[in-house]
Amino acid sequence: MTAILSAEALRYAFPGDVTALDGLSLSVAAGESLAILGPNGAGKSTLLLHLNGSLRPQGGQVLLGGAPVGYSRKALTAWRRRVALVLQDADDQLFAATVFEDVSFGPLNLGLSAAEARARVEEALEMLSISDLRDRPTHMLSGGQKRRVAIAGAVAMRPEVLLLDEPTAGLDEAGSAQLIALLQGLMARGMTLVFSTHDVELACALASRVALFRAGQVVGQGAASDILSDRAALTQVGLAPPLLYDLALRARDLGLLDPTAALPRTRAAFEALLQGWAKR
Ligand SMILES: Nc1ncnc2c1ncn2[C@@H]1O[C@H](COP(=O)(O)OP(=O)(O)OP(=O)(O)O)[C@@H](O)[C@H]1O
Repeated sequence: MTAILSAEALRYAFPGDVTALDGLSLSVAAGESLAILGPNGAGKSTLLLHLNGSLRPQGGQVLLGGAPVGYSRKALTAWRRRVALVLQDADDQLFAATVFEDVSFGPLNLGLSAAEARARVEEALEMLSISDLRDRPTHMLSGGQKRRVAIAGAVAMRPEVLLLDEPTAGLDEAGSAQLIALLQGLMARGMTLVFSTHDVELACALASRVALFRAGQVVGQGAASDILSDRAALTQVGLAPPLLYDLALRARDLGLLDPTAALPRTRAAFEALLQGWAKR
């Protein structure tokens, strides 16, 4: 595995001696979609803030493309061009008057020509399906629209890695489904994603790999299909398998499903299983 971004033995405590990262190590491979999965307070947001240099570790180090990162202004600017972070609350991220201006901010700051910046903005708006919102005031958008504008602003930088903190938090079912489809589209274009969540269904829909977090440490990691169907591993972080896996595991326990058969990850795959059982 070629690590594009990695954390080695990171330690970080907030004032008051609140340990957020407790010797945490993790690598991100190019082209993968990594879910940082764990309960509230496990250290997920703190890790993401370290992965784009917004926080500096008190112990350990972050490596980008295999080399330790620097924290000078110049080094941080170069780093954030390659690794973009989308915050959980879009209101913390959006500040320009209109959607177009907001998404333009990053590309213009890169020193690109107006024409090149515009092309990148158009592309990002298109990728997030918000071209029609381009002239709208950012403060008059819905939560889901704001989230997409914030992601477009990050995508317009053409980063190598996109970090997303709880990308579907606060969205309704339709808004979540739409955002998941858009993020799947970014993955299909080869974007490397790292996202934090406590939602096993989101991890199931979007992750190729999952790292389980608890108390500032990684307590398990592996292919999404392995981790998300591992009841014991999920239980140690207070979670249970996603619904489809849970039902399929139950079917396996009842002898309905061959123990070596792959578990269904989508509704369509589960439906195919049901059709097979109906024919028996
Ligand atoms: N600004 C802060 N000041 C003090 N303590 C903080 C601060 N931010 C986070 N913490 C603490 O650090 C620990 C890790 O928090 P973090 O936000 O990284 O967890 P998380 O896994 O992202 O949680 P959530 O799912 O609730 O967003 C928690 O104990 C939290 O209370």
